[in-house]
Amino acid sequence: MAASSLISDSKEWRALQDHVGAIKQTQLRELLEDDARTEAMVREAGGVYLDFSRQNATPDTLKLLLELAGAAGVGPKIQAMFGGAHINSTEGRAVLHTALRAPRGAVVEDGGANVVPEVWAVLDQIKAFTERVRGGEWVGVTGKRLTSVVSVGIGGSALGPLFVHTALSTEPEAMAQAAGRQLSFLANVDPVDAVRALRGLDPEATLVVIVSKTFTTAETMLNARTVRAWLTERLGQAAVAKHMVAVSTNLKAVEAFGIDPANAFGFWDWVGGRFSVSSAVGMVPLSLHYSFPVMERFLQGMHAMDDHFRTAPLQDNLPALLGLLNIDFGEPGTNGQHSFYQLIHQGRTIPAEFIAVVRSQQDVYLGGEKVSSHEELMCNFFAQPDALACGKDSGTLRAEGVPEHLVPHKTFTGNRPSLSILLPELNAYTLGQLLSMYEHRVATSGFVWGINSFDQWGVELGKVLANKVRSKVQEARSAGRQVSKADGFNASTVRLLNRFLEAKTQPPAQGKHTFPPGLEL
Ligand SMILES: O=P(O)(O)OC[C@H]1O[C@H](O)[C@H](O)[C@@H](O)[C@@H]1O
Repeated sequence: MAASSLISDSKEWRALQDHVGAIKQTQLRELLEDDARTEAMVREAGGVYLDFSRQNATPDTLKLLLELAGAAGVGPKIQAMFGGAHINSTEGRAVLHTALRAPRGAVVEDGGANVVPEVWAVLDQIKAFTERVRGGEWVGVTGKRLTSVVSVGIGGSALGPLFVHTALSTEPEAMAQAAGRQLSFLANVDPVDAVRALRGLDPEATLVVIVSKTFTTAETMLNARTVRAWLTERLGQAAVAKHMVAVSTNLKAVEAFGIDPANAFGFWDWVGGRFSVSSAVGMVPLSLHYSFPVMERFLQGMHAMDDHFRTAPLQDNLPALLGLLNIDFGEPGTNGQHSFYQLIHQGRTIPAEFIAVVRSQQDVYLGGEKVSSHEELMCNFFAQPDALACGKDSGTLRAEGVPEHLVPHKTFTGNRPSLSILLPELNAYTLGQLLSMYEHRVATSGFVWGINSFDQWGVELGKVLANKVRSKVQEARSAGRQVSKADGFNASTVRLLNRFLEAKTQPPAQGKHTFPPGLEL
């Protein structure tokens, strides 16, 4: 296929479209009776078990999808990504987040230079710094140990680390390493979030990590100034040197903010914000909390999945298969079952994904119960995909002895696709595998559709528009006037802005700030 043409114009795409009619004739309930088909739709790599037999697909579909991947050049695009080609074409950059977890001796080149030694220089710096803080060698200005960490950052500079934090917070070894420590994240610019992140913390024992690839993101910089004021008004200006460190690619801006560049951890423009969890973005706050060795295992898990993505043939390649098969939709535990599952059972077809572990981080087995609490959760992991796939009519349910009040009035037709992923357990290593698998899955979908998964012009436009709103709000308020269409807003925004400005009868006094209850001096 020519590079410039759309994948939807290819004969492989049309072949898939022609195949849709045949798939519409199938019922998952019947497809699941075919053992050979199920066997053909299960894969395993590095202990990660992927079952996509509940997809509206047959081995023929898989063959057609793989032909589509071939036509879209997925294989060569994977190699180009790992090889440091500038596949982020709109920004003229390489896409090398995989180099962030490459082993020390590996060679990954960007523009002819091996980036791995730089990666490890920063990792060594992170290890040394986090060990000093955790060991009580690096203390706050009043001599107290820094046992609380607040990570200030947004988007890719918060979500990945927060996800890892949530997943590891109950894992026995990580938990033991985090004993006596606290980690919180401040992302949103809503002042309520600053209160939530700082409330109850002792500034003398708090270390703040400002995480921003660009060090210009408006929300993060305002939150950084807020937290700096919270620290310095209690501990004096000297607190910045001991209580604030930064993670950024823009070390000049870090210095201009007042943080010593010696206390900054760098990364590179070949790491997209949304792919930055394995850079200092995640490694600094999470190593402070869980220790560097735990987080190193996270990197090793990611690397194992990277290697699989790079080397496995597409028909056995977990992230590539996920990228060819559909979309993410989810919620932890059985929470979804008690909220939006009704929608996926009865509404428009939404492909769902179920991810579970064989061994729970924290199982509970109450005496007299039939199964342990984790097994109870797992019963749902096994049952819901079949309920979605196979459905059941009310007659059969009655015949099976289901109490009348639980028998639905309607027949559930089923035929709702899902896929199931089973991991041996959730620890730093397997979490790394899982995250890397999803990173590469997104890349694969982008490779097929011809979408650059590594730039973000829509988001950038939103940031530009927010800057305009900020300056017009300030201008209108200081001139005591309303905003108007002459300010460059449409009628809806003019009305919304004026309503907001009129309701805020007391603009904040210039040059003065107040901390809300709970954070006041
Ligand atoms: O890390 P920063 O430069 O502060 O950017 C924070 C976030 O900004 C945008 O929303 C991007 O879409 C994200 O990818 C990025 O992570």
